[in-house]
Amino acid sequence: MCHVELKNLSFAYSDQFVIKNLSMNLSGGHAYRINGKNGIGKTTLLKIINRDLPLHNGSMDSTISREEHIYLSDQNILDPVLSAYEHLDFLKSVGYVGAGADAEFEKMAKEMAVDQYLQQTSKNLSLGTKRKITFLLLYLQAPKFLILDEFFSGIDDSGMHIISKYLKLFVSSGHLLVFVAHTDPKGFSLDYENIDLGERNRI
Ligand SMILES: Nc1ncnc2c1ncn2[C@@H]1O[C@H](COP(=O)(O)OP(=O)(O)OP(=O)(O)O)[C@@H](O)[C@H]1O
Repeated sequence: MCHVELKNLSFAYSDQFVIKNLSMNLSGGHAYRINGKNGIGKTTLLKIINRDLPLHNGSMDSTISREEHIYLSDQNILDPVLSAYEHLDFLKSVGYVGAGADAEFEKMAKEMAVDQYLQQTSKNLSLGTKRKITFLLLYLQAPKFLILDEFFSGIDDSGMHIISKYLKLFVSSGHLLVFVAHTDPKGFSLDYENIDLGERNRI
């Protein structure tokens, strides 16, 4: 089972500490929601866990390799001039998804009611449609660790219902999900553990 352990973690931007002496254990087969007020350090923590920012003190032990992580924020990562199918073709060409992923992709797209948009360039798609297609493209890459930072805003209730179905499957397969969401995503039916950063991270 995968596992990430943070021990006495500290991180500062210049000389301003954002995270100090933070310890936590994250285990595969579980979903964790990181909570706390604006500016407390949620995104910073997720970037450290994703190894995009260094630790300034403390340690992080993980059984999950960086290639098995997927980090999604509220920033669009789709190429504006490519369609969903062209993104899928690219992922197949570099071996990030299997050659036979089309059927699963189309099945999931239909469930999320975005199947009619798969041939359109992404710059013409709505925010929620882009988020759903992004989720499909990343889910098909079979990550072991999903880190979602405010990714759910803009997705409608029925889309969230389907996404939570896939996230449940993901977690029940022993994988690890960590997310930040300011508002309770409607239609989200996944069990998760709350981690209050304000309580644990007393700077
Ligand atoms: N690149 C940066 N350089 C300097 N300071 C930064 C940088 N990024 C974030 N900060 C500061 O670090 C603190 C924590 O920011 P962070 O984005 O992690 O908070 P957050 O809890 O995710 O906030 P929010 O809920 O508003 O998204 C804030 O005071 C922020 O201004």
